[in-house]
Amino acid sequence: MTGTETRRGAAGRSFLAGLIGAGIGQSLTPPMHEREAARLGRRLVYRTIDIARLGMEPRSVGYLVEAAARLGFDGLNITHPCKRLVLPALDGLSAEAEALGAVNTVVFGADGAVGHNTDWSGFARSLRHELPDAPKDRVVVLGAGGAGAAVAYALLVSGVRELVVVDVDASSAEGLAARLTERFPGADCRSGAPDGLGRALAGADGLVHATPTGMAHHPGLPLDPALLRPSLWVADVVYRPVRTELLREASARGCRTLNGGGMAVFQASDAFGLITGLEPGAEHLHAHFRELLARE
Ligand SMILES: NC(=O)c1ccc[n+]([C@@H]2O[C@H](COP(=O)([O-])OP(=O)(O)OC[C@H]3O[C@@H](n4cnc5c(N)ncnc54)[C@H](O)[C@@H]3O)[C@@H](O)[C@H]2O)c1
Ligand SMILES: O=C(O)[C@]1(O)C[C@@H](O)[C@@H](O)[C@H](O)C1
Repeated sequence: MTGTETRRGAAGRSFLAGLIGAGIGQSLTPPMHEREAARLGRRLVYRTIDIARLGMEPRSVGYLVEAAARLGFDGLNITHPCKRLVLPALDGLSAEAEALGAVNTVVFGADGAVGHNTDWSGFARSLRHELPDAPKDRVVVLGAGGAGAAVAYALLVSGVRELVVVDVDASSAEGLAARLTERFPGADCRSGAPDGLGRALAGADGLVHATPTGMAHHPGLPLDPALLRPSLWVADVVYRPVRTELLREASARGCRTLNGGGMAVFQASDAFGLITGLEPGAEHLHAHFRELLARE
């Protein structure tokens, strides 16, 4: 997007957006969007549509997307457990959302409801922003769910040549490695079992953790910290808390680290641009994020 506002973001227009998912009451994405719109002198109302609180099944996301379009929403974010389930309700997909088979942003416009994925671009931007000079030839991704798939895609787009995906669920890791191999035939993408994590990490430049371990309601470490050596950079996608037990252990062992806050901010930044047609200021979104965290 350029500095010029598109028609979607034409002066005077206000915006209506929402987040559909389960257990999203504490999400910082709604206030990030609202604050950034206010900073730009615009009105944006962003609502959480929590299927758990509404007593709805995850598959009802299709019904909710259709209702949001009829009610005049400009766009939506979609989160766990609906990122894949939403696909049949959409009229089109960006190339990346199609490749990932997952959508976290829906834009309503002349082409109907179009799905995008800003999780992958959010992680790619965060990595570029915070670890621009880190070696990225060989990387291990721990967790082959929605976040792991987005991160793996971002890493391969960013030039990673060897990627190992590890998950307790072998079929998830194998499936993701196979899809990535098809999409990035020039790269070496493999799956690995958790008991082979030490071997995979021994030859790696970096590790990205993409399981829910370390979240406030799911504390702990996803691996034996003795596997972390100073030359390995360690990224976590978990951002509640921002400083996870894994990142604390990694820093203590001399590793460079990247927390999940950058991914959270940049996915919101990219979604905000798509939904409103306005150009967000990434540094301002970072500031909103820091202020919101400090309030807690
Ligand atoms: N920072 C961000 O912007 C951002 C964006 C999306 C998701 N997330 C976070 O990413 C995390 C994962 O979310 P998700 O949607 O991918 O979840 P998911 O349930 O889709 O996938 C999690 C995967 O991790 C695997 N797993 C669980 N424990 C494991 C372990 N100890 N070792 C190996 N594999 C293990 C599971 O089998 C599953 O495949 C959550 O904490 C979520 O909040 C952050
Ligand atoms: O911040 C959150 O709560 C999110 O749910 C995180 C991640 O799932 C994003 O893809 C969503 O857009 C927002």
